[in-house]
Amino acid sequence: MQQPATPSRRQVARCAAAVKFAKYQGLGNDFILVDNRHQLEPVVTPEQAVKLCDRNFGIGGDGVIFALPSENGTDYSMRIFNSDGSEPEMCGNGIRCLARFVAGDPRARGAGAQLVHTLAGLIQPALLPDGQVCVDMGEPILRGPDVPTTLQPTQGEAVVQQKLAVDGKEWLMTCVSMGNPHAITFGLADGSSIKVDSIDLPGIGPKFEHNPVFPARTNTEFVEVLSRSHVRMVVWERGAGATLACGTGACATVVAGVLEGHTDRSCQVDLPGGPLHIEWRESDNHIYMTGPAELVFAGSVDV
Ligand SMILES: N[C@H](CCC[C@H](N)C(=O)O)C(=O)O
Repeated sequence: MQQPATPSRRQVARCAAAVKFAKYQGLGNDFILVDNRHQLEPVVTPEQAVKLCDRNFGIGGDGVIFALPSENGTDYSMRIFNSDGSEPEMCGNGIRCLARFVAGDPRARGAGAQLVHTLAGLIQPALLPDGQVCVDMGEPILRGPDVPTTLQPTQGEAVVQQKLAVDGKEWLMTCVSMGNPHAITFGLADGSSIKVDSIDLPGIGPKFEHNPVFPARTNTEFVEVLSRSHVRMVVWERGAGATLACGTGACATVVAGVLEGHTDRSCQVDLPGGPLHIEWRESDNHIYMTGPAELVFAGSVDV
């Protein structure tokens, strides 16, 4: 029987490339981080990202995040592939992780502010002495291409409490973009409020995410108000499903909370993975998100 031809070194090289990565998590929203600053093109394709994010057959994660070469005088650029291979504009928990990863030392302290180019615009994370990261997330977008036309604001403000029928119920929605789309609900049209423990995320999340009213799909946040400065939130993420935390979602939640009159501009958002502090600063209209970002392990993987 003829033996199979031995693949040449070039053929083997084309078959698999070893990619160094670091696994980080921000309140349990976990990512595979890759230092890709040597070239513009991500070294992992969206299809490969899906495999790497698989929690049984891969490393496991909610997405793959790349530090890319700087653009327009920034320190670096960021891109992210969700675990379904789609590419969102921004990731709040992810940029906190990337800021510490790029700082070079998972125990990096107080390394000052970085300026990051993202599809959502310029974002400024700053490492704090206590190991947390405070991120200037820029301004919320209250009307934009990813805010549903039927839910577009009427008087220049965010659409507040528009009704949306999903799963036989009429939900009161406010849509806010952080560069990526978010649909936030505090309750139903019948006046009943949300109890996050009663939300069946796998059952209802996809019915919002893939609802035709959302031109770019959507992340959906279900919010329970504990006080004007404290809410609980669970999230069904676009392209990732139920995650333990969503940074952009927490920012959008506070904007919606202020616009609907539920919360103050400085608010703690409790997620299943832990709390984030969010401030929608009146002086500059920017949103500031503060929370942790931790290294889990580093490694190398063939893609
Ligand atoms: N799934 C999101 C991207 C990740 C956002 C989230 N993990 C965060 O921390 O902001 C989207 O498709 O818009």
